[in-house]
Amino acid sequence: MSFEPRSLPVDAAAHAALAAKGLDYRLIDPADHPALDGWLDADQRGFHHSRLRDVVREHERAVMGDRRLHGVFDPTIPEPVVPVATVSSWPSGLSVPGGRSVDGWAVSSVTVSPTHRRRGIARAMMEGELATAKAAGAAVAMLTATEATIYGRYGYAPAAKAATIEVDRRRAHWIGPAAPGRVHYVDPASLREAAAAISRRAVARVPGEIDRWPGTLDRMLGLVDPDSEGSRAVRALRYDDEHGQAQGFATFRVTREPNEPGWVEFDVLAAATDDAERALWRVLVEQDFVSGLRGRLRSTDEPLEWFLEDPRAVTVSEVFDHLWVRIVDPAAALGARRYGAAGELVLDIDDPLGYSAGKYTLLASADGRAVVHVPRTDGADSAPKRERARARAAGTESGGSRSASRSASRAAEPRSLKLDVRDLASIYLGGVRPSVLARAGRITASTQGAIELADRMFASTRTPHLSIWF
Ligand SMILES: CC(=O)SCCNC(=O)CCNC(=O)[C@H](O)C(C)(C)COP(=O)(O)OP(=O)(O)OC[C@H]1O[C@@H](n2cnc3c(N)ncnc32)[C@H](O)[C@@H]1OP(=O)(O)O
Repeated sequence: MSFEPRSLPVDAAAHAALAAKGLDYRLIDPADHPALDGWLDADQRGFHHSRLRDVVREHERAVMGDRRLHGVFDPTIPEPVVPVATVSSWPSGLSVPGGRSVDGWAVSSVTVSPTHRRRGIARAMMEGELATAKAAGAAVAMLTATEATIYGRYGYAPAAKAATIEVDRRRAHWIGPAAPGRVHYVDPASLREAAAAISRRAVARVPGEIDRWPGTLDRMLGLVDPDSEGSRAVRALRYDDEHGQAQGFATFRVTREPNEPGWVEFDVLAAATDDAERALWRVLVEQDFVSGLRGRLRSTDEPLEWFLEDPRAVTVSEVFDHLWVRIVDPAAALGARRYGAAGELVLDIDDPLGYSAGKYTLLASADGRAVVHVPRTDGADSAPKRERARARAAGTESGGSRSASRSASRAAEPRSLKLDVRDLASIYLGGVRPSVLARAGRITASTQGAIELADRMFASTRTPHLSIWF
């Protein structure tokens, strides 16, 4: 999605809601450094971070210059240049099953000063962001959350989990196959270009990952504040395949007390191939003079334990909801991913905020492609002729199999589900089976067999996962 983040006006409803409270909701011009610095200071304070050092402020100015920044200003406070609330957003791809990407709207930096909390400021900003996401042409909005109780009311729901993985070095005896290429230590700065190219390919392989921006790669490589203690500790590994092509990288640091073995704390393992993933894991876990390795924001479905003789060397903990998704355009969102099985499914979506409400017919062919019938707003039945729909389900448009055609045409009525927009977000990437949400009493089948079909259709080959905060 090509989009200039400040080309859309401030959302009028959010502006009016905040103006009624005596507050001014406006966009920050990143070229206006005093305004941008006030916004950055409010954002830091809102997340209980320290004041920015100059070198980090420079970095933040550059990163935020590419985003849409809103501040809420209270003219009655002693330092009115510092907003009492902040939010940032930008268009970004979100990886979906089938190695594809959907147009997303990333939302971050949501803070409200404790002096102005619980007056509806966050609600105005969040509703404004949804309207802007829709106006920008995004199919989904997405965020990572400090607390799991904030965003459900706006239609967001957990869509991809992350976990902490620890490996006990003494038990980590490698039995996995060797990779054909080699892993090298490299200067983190030398990875700047390769990291962007590798990350693009690594992100595309995993549903739930979002596009990386240059600033986040610089952070991973310790280049933002290179003289700081944390940055100087960063070590970088690169995997080159048997043809000498860079296919993966990892960064880590070893923390240790004097005369004690250390702990490998690793931040990033980005692999464009399975070989790269395996080779990097091996070097990370096979270090000497360390007690173990800890990786945060890892997948709940890592292959690691299958590489080791003793799978109990690996402990998975702190599993948590990490990526939150909000579907703002069901037809575009559902049409962007690939499906695990052919079928025709009617999704009767409830959405209190209106964006996604209605009955959508999802027609997936045997090759995983789908077309989505959008409900008409005039109430007339604009459903495609059943024959055409069946042809689509059979993959005629995309080369699907005849058996899919026969099974689709056997169905007398399409199978149908009732679900809330949040449940749609949770099943969207394949992170939870619809049958689990049915058992939880959240999704109901209007037609027999609908849940089972939804389980098969929404399945993802790869477990969704997001490995960064944003
Ligand atoms: C994507 C991100 O950036 S995640 C980061 C979120 N920000 C933080 O954690 C920083 C610290 N917290 C804050 O700055 C604020 O407390 C915020 C942003 C979470 C909430 O701001 P407020 O302006 O106080 O929220 P607001 O008054 O608009 O409340 C809206 C609704 O959310 C609820 N709510 C607000 N904060 C919370 C919370 N922390 N936990 C649960 N519910 C909350 C309110 O009760 C209200 O509910 P209702 O409208 O359904 O009755």
